[in-house]
Amino acid sequence: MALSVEKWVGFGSAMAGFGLLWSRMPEHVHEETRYIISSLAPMVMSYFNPYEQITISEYGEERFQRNKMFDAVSTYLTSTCLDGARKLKAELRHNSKDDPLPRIIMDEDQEVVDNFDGARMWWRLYPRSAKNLGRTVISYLPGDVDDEPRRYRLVFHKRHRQLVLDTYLPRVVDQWRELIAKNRQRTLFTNYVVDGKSNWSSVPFNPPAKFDMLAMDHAKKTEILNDLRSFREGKENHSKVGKAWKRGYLLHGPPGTGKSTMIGAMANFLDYDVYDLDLTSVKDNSELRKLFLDTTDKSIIVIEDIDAIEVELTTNRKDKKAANEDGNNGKHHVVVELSNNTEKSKVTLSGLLGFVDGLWSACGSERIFVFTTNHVDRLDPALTRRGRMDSHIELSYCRFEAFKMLAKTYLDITEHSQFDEIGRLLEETNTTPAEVAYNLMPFGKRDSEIDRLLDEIDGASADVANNLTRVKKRDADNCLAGLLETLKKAKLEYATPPMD
Ligand SMILES: Nc1ncnc2c1ncn2[C@@H]1O[C@H](COP(=O)(O)OP(=O)(O)OP(=O)(O)O)[C@@H](O)[C@H]1O
Repeated sequence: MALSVEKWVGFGSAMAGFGLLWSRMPEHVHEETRYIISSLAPMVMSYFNPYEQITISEYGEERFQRNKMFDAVSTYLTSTCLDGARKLKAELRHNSKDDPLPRIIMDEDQEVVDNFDGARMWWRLYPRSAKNLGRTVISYLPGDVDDEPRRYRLVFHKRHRQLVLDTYLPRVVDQWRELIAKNRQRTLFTNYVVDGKSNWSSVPFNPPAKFDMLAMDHAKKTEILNDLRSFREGKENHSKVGKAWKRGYLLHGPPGTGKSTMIGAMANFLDYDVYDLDLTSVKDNSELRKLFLDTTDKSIIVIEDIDAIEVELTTNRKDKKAANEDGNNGKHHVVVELSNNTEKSKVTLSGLLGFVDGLWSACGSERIFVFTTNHVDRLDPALTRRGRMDSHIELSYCRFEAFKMLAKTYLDITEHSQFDEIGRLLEETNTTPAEVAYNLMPFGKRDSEIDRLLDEIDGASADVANNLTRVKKRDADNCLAGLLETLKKAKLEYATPPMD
């Protein structure tokens, strides 16, 4: 008797359903009879059915964490078995400029066959079960079956069981790893709310910032780079001392001193993805947990302007007493007001800290947490204490050394007759690197003129090269003259006492 895979799966389900019905027989049927019949059905089914199956769900049993095996299978099937598929889906990636071809993937309810080492593997992608369809669903799984996530089902002959477990599935994972290493595109994730639930959305991320462009104290920069390098290579050191492989940085300093730029430089240096977490869109601690668990390894999780989030410390100074009375032992709770102000979120500071250095921080590895603030003094000490944030990095106003770095980056010069005066004024005013950089920015006219000259220079005429030097010098003179004006104005404002 030769039955197709689908028929066997159908037969199996029928037998299992039969077993379930028997197991739900009324009380008056003899207990022993019910037990025998309900346990017999699966045995009969497995005796006759030569096929076995493995289900790979998009989320783990607890629905907390994305199942990476699901991603591995998606990638593997897309790269290996699409030829036999009739229902496909096309997606154009966000970075379609770099990758102009649509990505073709398998559609839901499509079956494909993979031949591996003489064994046939049947794969099918089942859609997420729709909610509230008004139908009765009988399931052997605990939990809300209406909410069953998407899943792949692999069916194979039972004589290939060892091949599937020992060789085939590991190969699916290896191939997935190779492909993501090859096509790696750094990604920036941000959280958003749909139907009241938070999710991550992503865009390709190619921050232009590099550490050598960052205008800041040289020794401090070297220290940060060494710190990041030893973190990246520190897997064994962390496990030796029983520490989760993660690190927390607090970047603080006035607006425009390069905090966001530094995050971009960190992502470039480490080749990590960035998760930009907007706490005001997170409903409560359990949503925060889901978002954290959906982040991948080798990533930087950023909470920007943590002081500016509308937080209300329910156990701040005045409420601490009340909290102690209700048995909280003074634990801090940050309550984040949602933007519509009608609903109070229950994201607590202790919930947040649980991911930074509590139990949950051990889930996943190679993660960096970065908090940024313009007002370090306003932060709750629970957040800033040493050990919690491994490193506090202050980004500050632009002084002469930082200015020279910016002049090199923007104007390609290392000296100029105006440097001394600019240096003096920078010491006397609090000018941000952002303001200095703005004054050194090339303008459209200058760009096109230099581009034209650069094109012509291929002809290697000495005149063109001289012209290029002349135009660059003229632009440097103009930019530095503009910067001097700005600094002189700033000095006047700085020196003028505020009016009563
Ligand atoms: N230290 C720096 N080195 C080089 N460029 C800088 C530096 N600081 C600022 N800039 C320039 O200024 C722009 C704005 O800086 P950035 O957004 O990084 O500042 P920030 O400290 O994050 O500001 P905010 O607190 O307002 O978010 C950057 O795009 C960059 O061009």
